[in-house]
Amino acid sequence: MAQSQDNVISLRGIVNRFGKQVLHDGLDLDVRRGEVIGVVGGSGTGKSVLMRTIIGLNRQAAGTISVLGQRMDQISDSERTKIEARWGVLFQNGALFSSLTVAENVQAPMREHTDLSPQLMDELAALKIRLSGLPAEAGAKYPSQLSGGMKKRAGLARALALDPDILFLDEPTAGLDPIGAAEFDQLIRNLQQSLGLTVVMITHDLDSLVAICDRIAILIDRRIRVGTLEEHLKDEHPWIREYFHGPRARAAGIGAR
Ligand SMILES: Nc1ncnc2c1ncn2[C@@H]1O[C@H](COP(=O)(O)OP(=O)(O)OP(=O)(O)O)[C@@H](O)[C@H]1O
Repeated sequence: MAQSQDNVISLRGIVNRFGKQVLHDGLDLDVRRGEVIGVVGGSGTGKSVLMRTIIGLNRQAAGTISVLGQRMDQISDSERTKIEARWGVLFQNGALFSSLTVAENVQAPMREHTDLSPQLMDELAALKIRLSGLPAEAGAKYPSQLSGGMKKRAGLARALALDPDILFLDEPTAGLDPIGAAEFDQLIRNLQQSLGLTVVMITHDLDSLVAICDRIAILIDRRIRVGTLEEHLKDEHPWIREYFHGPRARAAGIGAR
């Protein structure tokens, strides 16, 4: 398969297995520059493992990964560090450092990847905190003092710390009430458009898929099927039919499209 310049991520022939359990068996995926791509699939199909594989926290058994035009297995450690600075990750539980304030959490990637002055880091952290929809005073708080929704926003602020090109989100709206989830979706969409981000978002949330995803990648039968919602609606695979035509889909207004 050809790899276009406009693909910020290209996976070819990815195999992931744990013991006898084969999660991905020759999976291909291209993520286009500037799109929001939703990753869905049944429980245990390896959505999180796939994200961890792309960002190098899990080593695939076979296959290749290219990010921003670089083959991740063919670059030096210092080139890898540079690429890592161009993506931000919001993990499912926020993964904030509990002993650091929100501002210090946001500054953690800056300390790791830059030599900015403390004053500049303070100003940048305040900016990212505001961008993520948190009040300025949240910067001085510790994660334990924040609500679930605020923790997600703090995690988002940290993911944006280095002005990334790519944002990885693992179930960003899980645990939020419907209004909080819709607000978070809108925030992601606004940031994606204003900052020109490419977003890879694992989600179970059909509302999010409809609201903000340009394309949807479905993990199924150990591979991936990518398309628009309209294209998936025509897919006859039983899991996909059930997913997009079931009661939850109707509640999200999908049947009406
Ligand atoms: N490091 C590991 N060692 C062994 N097994 C693992 C490891 N990481 C993940 N798994 C297994 O791989 C499977 C897929 O895990 P993963 O968390 O990616 O699923 P998921 O699609 O994100 O599921 P969910 O929607 O339930 O969050 C699970 O059965 C999990 O137990």
